[in-house]
Amino acid sequence: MSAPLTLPDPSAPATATPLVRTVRIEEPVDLLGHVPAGVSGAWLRHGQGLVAVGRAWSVRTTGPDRFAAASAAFRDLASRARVDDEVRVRTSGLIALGSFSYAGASERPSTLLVPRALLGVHDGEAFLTVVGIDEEPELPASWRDLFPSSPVDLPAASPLELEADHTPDEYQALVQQAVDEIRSGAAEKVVLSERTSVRTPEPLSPALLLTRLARAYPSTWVYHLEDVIGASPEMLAQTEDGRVFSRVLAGSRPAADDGELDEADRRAFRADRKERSEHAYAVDSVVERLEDLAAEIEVSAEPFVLRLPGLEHLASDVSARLHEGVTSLDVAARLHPSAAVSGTPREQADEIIARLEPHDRGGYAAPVGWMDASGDGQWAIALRMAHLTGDRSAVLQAGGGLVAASDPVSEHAEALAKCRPMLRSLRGDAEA
Ligand SMILES: C=C(O[C@H]1C=CC=C(C(=O)O)[C@@H]1O)C(=O)O
Repeated sequence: MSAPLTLPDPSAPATATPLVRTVRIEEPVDLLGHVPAGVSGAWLRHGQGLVAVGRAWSVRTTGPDRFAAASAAFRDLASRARVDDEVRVRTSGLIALGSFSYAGASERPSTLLVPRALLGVHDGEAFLTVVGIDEEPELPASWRDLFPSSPVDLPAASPLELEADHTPDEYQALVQQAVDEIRSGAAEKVVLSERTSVRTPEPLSPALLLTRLARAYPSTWVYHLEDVIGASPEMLAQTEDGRVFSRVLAGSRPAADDGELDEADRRAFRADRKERSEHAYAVDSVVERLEDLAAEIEVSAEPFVLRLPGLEHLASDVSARLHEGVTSLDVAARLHPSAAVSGTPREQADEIIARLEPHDRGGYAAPVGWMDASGDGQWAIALRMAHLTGDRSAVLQAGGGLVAASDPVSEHAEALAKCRPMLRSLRGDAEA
């Protein structure tokens, strides 16, 4: 295995002292109306969260110890921080946004980044955080100077050009191969995914994509940092006041975009043996690994159905009391990759994935989120996402869990359905 590599931002020496100032914004702020064109990161849910501009400090890490190396660098920075925070809510003060890579062998570095400025809304309270490294951060005359209005949404332009890595037949053959390996005992569950390259007629605007995603999928965790952007329904590790929460999703079926659900249908979904086994592997993987870091683990008695536009998932909530000193990133590192995105057993599943998927997963299916100076934070799994690869190009990635009873045709349809949120936001229309 390669040694972990830590690449601090050259502009931030190891002795860098962050000077952080958070001030209250007295007027109500519509956060989604202030995602500026130059947004450097974001974390949004139910109209709240954080929008970032600029970069005060960052660390990039690679290798199997990428989480620990990034965590140590941020802890070191935070130990020198001088914070003047008049708001003192969960997301005020010194905050790092982060995006990790799926595999230790990935060429794509993982990043923790402290923005120059953050516009935040938490429980209806709005605030502005500014950060200087070794110098007092400058407060703008108005928060709007740093966070002008979001770009104006334009009507849908000409259609996107799409190209999947495989034809439908090829992808279904890969699914069949994974299912055959599962049936022969190589693994119990494997999560396979497909990439779709997209070319857009207009230059891509992360700000526009974020506001569209956050408006259309308000219950998901909408994220952006570096090259990743998306709307994840799955929370890997959220910590607060010594407790950890994780929402495990596995088992899916297509659903209507709106309208009432048929209760009988929903009961059948919850009772489906194949979906339940796929779900159970994911829950077990989280509970087993959480045992190293937490006590008093509680799991939803029965999976519930989480409804998203166009798709439903079986979901279980897991919560526990964290052992002293364990951070949100420690939990994310321990749980990643859960069997919702890799499989069971993990090593065998990851070996099959590396063999059947032609490309490095990059940031797909890896932790994305934020952390404060105490280590509390939220790390979602980067699903329903795209890698922004150029001015007019992005690569979408989505997949699904396979067990012995999986059917290649429906698995292919499921992977396509999971691309819809990104496709819709790229198109800027309701059709996908
Ligand atoms: C792997 C993905 O979804 C995971 C999360 C929810 C449901 C899943 C499933 O039913 O297969 C997957 O485990 C993806 O969105 O690319």
